[in-house]
Amino acid sequence: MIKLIKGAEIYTPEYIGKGDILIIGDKIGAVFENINIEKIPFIEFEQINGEDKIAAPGFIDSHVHILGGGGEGGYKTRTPEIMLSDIIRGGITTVVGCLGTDGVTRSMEGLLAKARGLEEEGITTYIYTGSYRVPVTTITGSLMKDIILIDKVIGAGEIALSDHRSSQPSIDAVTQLAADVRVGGVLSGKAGVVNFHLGDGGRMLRYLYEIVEKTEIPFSQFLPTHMNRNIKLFNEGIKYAKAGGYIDFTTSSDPVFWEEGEVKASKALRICLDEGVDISHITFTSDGQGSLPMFNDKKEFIGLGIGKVTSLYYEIRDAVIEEKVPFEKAIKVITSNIAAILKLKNKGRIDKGLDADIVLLDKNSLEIDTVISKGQIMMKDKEIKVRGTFE
Ligand SMILES: CC(C)C[C@H](NC(=O)C[C@H](N)C(=O)O)C(=O)O
Ligand SMILES: [Zn+2]
Ligand SMILES: [Zn+2]
Repeated sequence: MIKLIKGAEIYTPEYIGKGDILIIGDKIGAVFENINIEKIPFIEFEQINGEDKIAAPGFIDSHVHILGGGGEGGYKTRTPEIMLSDIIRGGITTVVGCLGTDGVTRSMEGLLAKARGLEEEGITTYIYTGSYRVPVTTITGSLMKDIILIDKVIGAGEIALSDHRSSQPSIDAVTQLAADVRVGGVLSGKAGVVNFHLGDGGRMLRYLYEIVEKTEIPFSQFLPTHMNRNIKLFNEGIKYAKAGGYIDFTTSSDPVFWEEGEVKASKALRICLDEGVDISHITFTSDGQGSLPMFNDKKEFIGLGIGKVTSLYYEIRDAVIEEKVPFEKAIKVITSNIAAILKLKNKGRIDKGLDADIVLLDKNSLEIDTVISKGQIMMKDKEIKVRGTFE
């Protein structure tokens, strides 16, 4: 099927002006200021009006508990698995699924099946092998085999550091894990990134600095998330990013967390830019369907929220509208930056030959209007067009 988006303001994510995007099947066929194909005899195509719209690459959320997560307050606090409609409403066309605290009642096999289900429903999915704990839970019994033999596995995560819920791994165990993920990635042409969960503990990024100092493993092997969860960790993250590391901010939150010192993701981006952090080292993820548990200072569970994938773009919009971050810059943290870090070759940009993952935003309100995933219209004029199997 051929589709032609006419007259949109195109952000590849770099702004290239007003133009047209030709979609052929599941790929972008051409991006040009003026594409006319109606004169081709017998051609059949669907025209999409891009006037007063911004065209951006489909959003990438690389940390979503697609199978559900939680459990930190007992069985009843296990969160539900994600539904396709939430992902589409968030403008998200690529998701990386992960397990969290509970790697026992949530299995890697279940995570892979859910990722395959979402792929069948029309979006692109990948997964991290593992959960909070080291040694990691795998599918094949070997971390390297998971990465080398299972196409959807692109790395390990979310591996907990500096958190009372971690397995309290030794530096050697974490180094071994990073080495296995790196070589698994090298042997399969994948990024082989370790997505680390940073908790509120005082050790913060100490292990990552030590691994880079003592071994041949580079900073680019790690993507530490929740780096905005408290001000101490946030400030450490700025230094870490300036030293060459990548930092990921969680967009799901609750005003209670902001009172307790969490840095709202949109503000975190603005402060990083003011501090001279290279924006290509910054990403956002939603922690969608993950639990947002609250513990008192005696580490007793006192309450729990659920992460929302729709927060991913809300925080970008807040960064642009409230924090005055230029759209062209802000949008990179959920498109080209994360695609480069995770080596998702066909993702994160609007370019000839790449997957036809495109979001159209209302130029004035910056609200999501249309979502196209692999050439299929999932939402149009703010209306969901493709429902999940049971929605
Ligand atoms: C960043 C904070 C607010 C949320 C964060 N969420 C997870 O790590 C996922 C969660 N534990 C799960 O397994 O579903 C946390 O718990 O620290
Ligand atoms: Zn986490
Ligand atoms: Zn998480």
